[in-house]
Amino acid sequence: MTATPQVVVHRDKELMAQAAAARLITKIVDAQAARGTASVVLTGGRNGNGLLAALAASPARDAVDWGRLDLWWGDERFLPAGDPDRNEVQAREALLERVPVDPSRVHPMPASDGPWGNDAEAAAEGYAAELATARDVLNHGAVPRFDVLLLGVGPDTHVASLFPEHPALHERERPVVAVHGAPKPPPTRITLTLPAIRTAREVWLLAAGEDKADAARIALSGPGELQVPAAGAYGESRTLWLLDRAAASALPPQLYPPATA
Ligand SMILES: O=C1O[C@H](COP(=O)(O)O)[C@@H](O)[C@H](O)[C@H]1O
Repeated sequence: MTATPQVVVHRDKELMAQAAAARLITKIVDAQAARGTASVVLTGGRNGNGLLAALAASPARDAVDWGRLDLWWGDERFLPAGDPDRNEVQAREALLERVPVDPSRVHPMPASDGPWGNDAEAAAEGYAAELATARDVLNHGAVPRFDVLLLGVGPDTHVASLFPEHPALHERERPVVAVHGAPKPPPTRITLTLPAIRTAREVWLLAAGEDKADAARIALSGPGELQVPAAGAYGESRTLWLLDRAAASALPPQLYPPATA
């Protein structure tokens, strides 16, 4: 496991989204070549959706075997099915309606009018059970072996629906929990926990814009994960911060690599 992040800075958020999409295509193609399938965890938010839209617009998207890709979500806003604020709905609009994914391999988190009704705890348990059906038996894991887990970083350093000082950050056993009283609407959410996130081979954190500059600086300065959730998000073999110049503008020089564009 590595907590040492790599930082890549792109000129602006559009180029960041395109470069991240190209990187993700390569990663999926490589995983499918090596293991037959690939497993990716999607994020909501502006940067996550920007990446998916860039992927949809890329001619290289046809290099992916969309029928051999498992898609999961890192968090969801606990709202009725079809609500435009659901991360799932936004991901479908940005990408999933435009590529031939296998619907049985697309695993959205439950909606508040789904099989568990408005009970977010039961919905979180239901999603954990769904993850368990595809779990990594060899590693005795509770979740599948994710190739890439995407996370948008909020201005307050939240990732997925793990907000600073919230009880979900104390979870050490369950891979999925309900969140109540989130400071960003809607207040009720479902999220993967940090231990589940950290089982991914690679974790990619996305941040663009000046309003993310302090979050990136603080998260990369080695703080505690209870105060700064993004600092606790890292992958088994790689942790990658993908930034635009505005989001990287407050980083100390030793963390700011030469611009890649
Ligand atoms: O509400 C959420 O916000 C974060 C970050 O969103 P952004 O628009 O500031 O990039 C996102 O990663 C998360 O999935 C989502 O539920």
